Amino acid sequence: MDWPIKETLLENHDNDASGGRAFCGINSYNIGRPLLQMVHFVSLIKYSLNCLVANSYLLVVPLVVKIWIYLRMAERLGIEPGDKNSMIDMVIPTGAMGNLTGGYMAKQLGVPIGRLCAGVNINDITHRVIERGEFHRKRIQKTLSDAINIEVPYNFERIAFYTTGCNCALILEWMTVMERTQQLTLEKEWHERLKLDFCSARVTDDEMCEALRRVRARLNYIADPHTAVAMAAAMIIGYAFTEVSSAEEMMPVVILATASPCKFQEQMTVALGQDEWISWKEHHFPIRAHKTLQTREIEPYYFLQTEGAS
Ligand SMILES: N[C@@H](CCOP(=O)(O)O)C(=O)O
Repeated sequence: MDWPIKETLLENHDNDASGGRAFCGINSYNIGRPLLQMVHFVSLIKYSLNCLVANSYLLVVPLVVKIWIYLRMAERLGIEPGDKNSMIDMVIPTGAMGNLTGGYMAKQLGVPIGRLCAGVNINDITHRVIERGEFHRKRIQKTLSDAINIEVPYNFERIAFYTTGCNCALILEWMTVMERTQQLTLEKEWHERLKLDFCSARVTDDEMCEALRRVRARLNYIADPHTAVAMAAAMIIGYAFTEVSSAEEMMPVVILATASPCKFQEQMTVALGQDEWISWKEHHFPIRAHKTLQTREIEPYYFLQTEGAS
């Protein structure tokens, strides 16, 4: 029953110029395997019991990932796990708010996460609701970080649920207003409550490309466009690359990488140039994704709309 875990752990990274860094090895009993097993079985149980609101179980993964990230950071920074005086902030590439919600759930469970910061592109409804309390639908615009082009993030409902102390009646009222008018403006009280836990920044394509180049030059790390949105957002919010002389001066922040450059040939080429893309593809392209590239594409199916059918 745990074949997906074995599949995940068996990935061969020998050709990967990252130096063979995988999530964890098949035989290693580090946190990776039990963690994946836990997520997998919890998902299976929830799925088979069919006792959850549609697709809520998908949030189990983002939730557990945030707990894992916190524990890894605490370990690296020498923080006592659970120490409320050493909060860790997170900047998250944000589209449908799934990862943001996972982070919020972890925080609700008591994980000492400080600010949850959403990095969004110019499709910025998440930024507008966090900064101004305006959850107003706007027409989508094309960007280079296109899988986070979201008009209305469906997970906002879940964030609002926790922000209001699980006030089902109020959330139903809000979502009804949203459905009817495509606009929901939060009252001052609720907006202020939201701002206690969240912050955000809106990032243009130019800023995203600039962040990608900067991180490449500074850290020798090649991010995907979504992660680069979060990196640019982090800089806008005020997290900077600076040398610190003591732990007290540190402002620990995690920037989540949620995608892979392998999905973004065109965008990576725009940001870094053709040579850089070719070099990345040669040395870092994930092996399994490579196999997908070589697989024959399935012919499209065509559907005809019958007149009068809805
Ligand atoms: N899944 C995205 C990341 C952001 O999505 P969200 O639903 O967690 O806001 C990606 O492909 O990078």
